[in-house]
Amino acid sequence: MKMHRYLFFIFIFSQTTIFAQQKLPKGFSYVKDIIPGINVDLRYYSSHNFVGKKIDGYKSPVLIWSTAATNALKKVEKELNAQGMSLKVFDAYRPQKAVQHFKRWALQINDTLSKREFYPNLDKRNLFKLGYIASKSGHSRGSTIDLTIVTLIDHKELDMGSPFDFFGPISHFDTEEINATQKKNRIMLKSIMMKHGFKGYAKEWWHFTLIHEPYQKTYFDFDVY
Ligand SMILES: C[C@@H](N)C(=O)N[C@H](C)C(=O)O
Ligand SMILES: [Zn+2]
Repeated sequence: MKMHRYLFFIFIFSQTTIFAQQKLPKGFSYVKDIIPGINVDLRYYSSHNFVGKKIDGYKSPVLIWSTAATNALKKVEKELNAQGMSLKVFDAYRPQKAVQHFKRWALQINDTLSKREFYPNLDKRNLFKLGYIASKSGHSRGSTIDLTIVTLIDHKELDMGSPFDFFGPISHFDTEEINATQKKNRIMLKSIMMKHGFKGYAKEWWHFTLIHEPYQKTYFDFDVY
């Protein structure tokens, strides 16, 4: 009898788990299904981001991305693993409603909750103009990603000279404000991404887009869950 009850709960739990994930649009995948070992810290699902609050459209801490880009990233992860390193992703597919949230936030000048950590030297109204946030983002096309490298053993981030989403010249790939090790780490990340078909972004060392992205003109808005 007890066993039956146990099996019943296992069945209910597994069904709930299945129903908690959506059927993704064609050409999209859950990244963890393809790259199980990848590290994820989905910042816009949390309040640890430049807005200081959870962002619209991020309904669960799962990473969704185009299958084409994910397959290319799998090769990056494999190569890094062989060298005792791994990838850590901060954002991948981003619904357009999240971008709308960023836009509304940028106009609320009295809300400076996360200014000190993410944009201490800039006026938030200029973040779009300066290219740190896009109103039509590659992330919403499903093949752009924000990521860094961590050690395989203890998941420690390599020193890139500035943290993810720190908006300012020190995050520009070519800045002279960083030391030789930080420069070497940025070059390692960019080189391995380029080798597998991605291009970087001059103003943010962590931001990459698949060159042959499958959806070049479509800005998706389905939720992340
Ligand atoms: C907001 C930041 N993580 C980012 O992704 N910026 C680029 C420019 C974008 O919004 O596409
Ligand atoms: Zn980005």
